[in-house]
Amino acid sequence: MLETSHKKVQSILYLSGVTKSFDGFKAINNLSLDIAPGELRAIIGPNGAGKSTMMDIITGKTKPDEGDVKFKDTIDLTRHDETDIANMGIGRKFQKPTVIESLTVWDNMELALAGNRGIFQTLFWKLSDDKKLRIEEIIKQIGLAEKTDDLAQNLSHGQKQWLEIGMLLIQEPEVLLVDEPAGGMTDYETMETAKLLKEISQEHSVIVVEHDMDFVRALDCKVTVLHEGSVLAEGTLDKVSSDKRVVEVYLGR
Ligand SMILES: Nc1ncnc2c1ncn2[C@@H]1O[C@H](COP(=O)(O)OP(=O)(O)OP(=O)(O)O)[C@@H](O)[C@H]1O
Repeated sequence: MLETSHKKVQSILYLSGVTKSFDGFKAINNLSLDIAPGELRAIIGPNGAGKSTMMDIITGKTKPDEGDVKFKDTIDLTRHDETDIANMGIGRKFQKPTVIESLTVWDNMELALAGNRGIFQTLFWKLSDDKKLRIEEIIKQIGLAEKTDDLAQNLSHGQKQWLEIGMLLIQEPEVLLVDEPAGGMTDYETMETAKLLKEISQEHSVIVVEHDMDFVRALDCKVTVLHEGSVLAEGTLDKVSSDKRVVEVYLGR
């Protein structure tokens, strides 16, 4: 029956028994993680817990020594490289914004949409009305409608982070991995970012690594605490915050 070929995806990302050592040190140690389609998940944990390495494994930057890393239940991500994985719809936003400062907000978006077309092709590439509309919608969603024609260099740090999120969104990823977006933001920007990511998670799965607990609280989502490369606790922020082991290794510090 049709149902089998269109079976509902259970896990957008599924990691099981994942291990990665660097010079004999297990940065990731028997890690398991299950993210549902459309889920917003926060990942917290002390420095060196393995958060970045986990993101590197999902995006194909680092190959695990052991374990399963699956996208949409069946796609084995360990068999694909970084470019393939990005093209499959797993987008990553690093901590430092990488927008092009000398271009306007609009041009940065257009360039992101052009993706890996070469510069020459991009110059002669005409945007369809649909795409223009989509860029406009996203610029509005990231709160930069009034800054559309401003150079990126004139944006605040927070606005640059939003632009970069927009540049990922225009590529229509299924999963967004976001690394410490609140770092260096004002309180207002931090809360706006939480709102934006919550909104985005209505249409995409979003995984956010963050240290700022006010921000994590505002995300109001399931939290995974990593410690020494494995999951130490998982649940609501209230639940993990009352876990003695979490307080001991992280929150109490
Ligand atoms: N390429 C590498 N070579 C050697 N050791 C590495 C490498 N990448 C990560 N590590 C080590 O693995 C451990 C986990 O690092 P990782 O950066 O994943 O932690 P993290 O939770 O992201 O920390 P932070 O919160 O400080 O960003 C650390 O002890 C780190 O020194």
